[in-house]
Amino acid sequence: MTVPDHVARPGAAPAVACTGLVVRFGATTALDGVDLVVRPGELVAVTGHSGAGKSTLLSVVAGIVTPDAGEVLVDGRRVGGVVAAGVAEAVAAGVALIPQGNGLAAMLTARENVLVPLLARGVAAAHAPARADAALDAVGLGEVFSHLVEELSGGQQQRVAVARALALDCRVLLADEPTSELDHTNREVVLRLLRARASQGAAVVMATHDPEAAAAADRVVHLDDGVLTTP
Ligand SMILES: Nc1ncnc2c1ncn2[C@@H]1O[C@H](COP(=O)(O)OP(=O)(O)OP(=O)(O)O)[C@@H](O)[C@H]1O
Repeated sequence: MTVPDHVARPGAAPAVACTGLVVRFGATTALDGVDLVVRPGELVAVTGHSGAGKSTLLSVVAGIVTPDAGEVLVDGRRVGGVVAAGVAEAVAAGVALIPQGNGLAAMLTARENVLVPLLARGVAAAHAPARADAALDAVGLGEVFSHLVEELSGGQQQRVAVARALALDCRVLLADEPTSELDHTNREVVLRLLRARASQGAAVVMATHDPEAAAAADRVVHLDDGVLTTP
């Protein structure tokens, strides 16, 4: 799909610029010289077989994994260059992550899970609850915001994780398999919300095995054993 100029702004400075990323886990090379540029307004899908390196790529951009070589710039700021500082750098640069397996606190309510990162990022306590509720409403979970996460279905939990990231004012949204637990209707809801966030000017990078999700992207890039190709 061609990205409309007014959305992707081809001349705009990259929101994410990965250059020569190499990540090794022991004998495994998870990323092998990955170059990727994502501009504000783009929704990019990263496909590839299980173990191809998709989550590793998102984790490097999120500052969770420090690359063995190469660098990530978010809005021109280096992320993950210093061990253990990466996550703080990514957060400061406006990166939000929907992690694979959702990463929610099971003993907190859906609403508390969305609230905590808002408060941690400095949103005023007077405004944060309304923002959390609006995000949960957007993913169709307004009725269960006071339920503990452990009481929710897998698909509901995944939508809480989506709401948690969408509630943040992010410039870069990383979504790791954000539709893997969802039925058709909820998949469409989540894909529409990711698209809307891109239309508002964020760069959205989504790792996915889901052909429907990949088809909704402006651009698909493919990872094959840590090497990025464009299909
Ligand atoms: N923390 C880790 N320690 C050791 N090996 C790891 C670690 N994280 C990932 N790997 C390895 O790196 C490779 C890439 O894994 P990654 O999770 O990035 O793949 P993926 O494409 O996201 O897979 P999936 O689609 O199954 O989620 C795999 O061989 C995996 O076993």
